[in-house]
Amino acid sequence: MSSHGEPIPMKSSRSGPLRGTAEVPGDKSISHRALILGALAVGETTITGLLEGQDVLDTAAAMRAFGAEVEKRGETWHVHGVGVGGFAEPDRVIDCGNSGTGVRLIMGAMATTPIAATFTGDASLAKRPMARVTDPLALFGARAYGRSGGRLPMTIRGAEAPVPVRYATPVPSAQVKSAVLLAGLGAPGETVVIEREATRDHSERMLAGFGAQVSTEVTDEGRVITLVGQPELRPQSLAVPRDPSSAAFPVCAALITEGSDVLVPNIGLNPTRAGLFETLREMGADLTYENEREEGGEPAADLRARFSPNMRGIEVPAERAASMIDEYPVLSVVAACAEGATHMPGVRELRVKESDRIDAMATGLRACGVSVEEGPDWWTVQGRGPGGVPGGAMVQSHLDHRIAMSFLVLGLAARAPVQVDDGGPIATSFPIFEPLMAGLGAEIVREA
Ligand SMILES: O=C(O)C1=C[C@@H](OP(=O)(O)O)[C@@H](O)[C@H](O)C1
Ligand SMILES: C=C(OP(=O)(O)O)C(=O)O
Repeated sequence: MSSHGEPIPMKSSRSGPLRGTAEVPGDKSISHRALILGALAVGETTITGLLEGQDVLDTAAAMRAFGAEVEKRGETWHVHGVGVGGFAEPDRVIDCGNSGTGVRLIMGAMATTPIAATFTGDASLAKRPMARVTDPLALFGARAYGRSGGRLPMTIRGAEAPVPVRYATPVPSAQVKSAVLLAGLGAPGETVVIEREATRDHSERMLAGFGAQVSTEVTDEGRVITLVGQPELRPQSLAVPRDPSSAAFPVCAALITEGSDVLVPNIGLNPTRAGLFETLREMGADLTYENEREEGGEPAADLRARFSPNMRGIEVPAERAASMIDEYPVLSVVAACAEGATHMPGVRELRVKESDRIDAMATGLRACGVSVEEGPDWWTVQGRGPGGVPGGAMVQSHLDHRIAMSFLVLGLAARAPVQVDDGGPIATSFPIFEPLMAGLGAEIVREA
């Protein structure tokens, strides 16, 4: 089942050259944060380029349920915020659909206000671990009542008298870091989060933009992020950059499809997000950065990807994992089309995403004739060389947009078509995936 409806079976077939320009939508991580911080500011924040994927629309609905006004007029989203501590108690269950980012950040944002809220999500989200967020939120004085194993549905009762927290994240997770920082907004004094490995830093950057005092120090313990609580957040005018995690799909499709030459303009290259592109270049991809510049304080460039018949497998450094965590599924597709083995260590977190992404990709790749070995926190894909993947299988997407899109990309270069049981979840992060890929000449169709 797709997250919001009947399953949508899809199929992709070997394509002629992909050519043209791929204008991918706004960044999902930044879009969630823009809505949540807009709702916590005093006055009206405007947002352009917001991703209108279901994950983000669910966060917009949640912000309304907490009392913010959120509406789209023309091409601009307007968020009338209620201020830190101003959230109202929702009179209905908050349904975050398929979105780990949505539910975890919103739990953090309400955890230091004395209100209760009940959260739920789809069958995928209901399997994902929430204790990683509710454990640190308990230190602020919030209480969580959920299903066994810390799963949704779950009610959070926000702290009556929040205290600030010092917390070292036990897993590399920007969602956990962000939940603690958002909760810290409502506590008096300094809240400190320590992360051993750098994860995406959009929350820190955006909090500073909204006028919070937030600083990051790199120490022997890792990155120490300090936030001063109870600020008055100033509304902002935000332009959301395009999503490098969505750009990954047309880029990788072009690299493996004979004769391709695709331009993906204006992609954010924040170093905490750009690990995939570095990895592809190390594999020998013909991937260039054109027109490099700064956009809204972030490095950005136009990406140009051409068919790359000489790619070779590599060992992807474990310390790079956080900067490309959502891109391993599509990297494994490129690895299948390269020569030699690609080894991907240090990726235990892939097992707790929308699906167990190592298992989902390994199973589907094997069905398509590719050898994959795996352990608890690593996997290795044996490349079949350009044009060498047999394909010809029906694979399951497990309610996971990135699994669905990755296998549809594989089908463009495989010898026989690849079918995906349900492409519905693609709408959570990349609602224009099908027309965008069709515009490049890709053979991706819905099946009756
Ligand atoms: O903070 C964010 O916006 C995200 C953090 C990552 O999750 P984790 O925090 O679980 O690593 C990533 O996988 C997700 O797509 C978006
Ligand atoms: C892991 C992802 O999202 P989330 O955790 O927000 O569901 C993703 O988009 O790949």
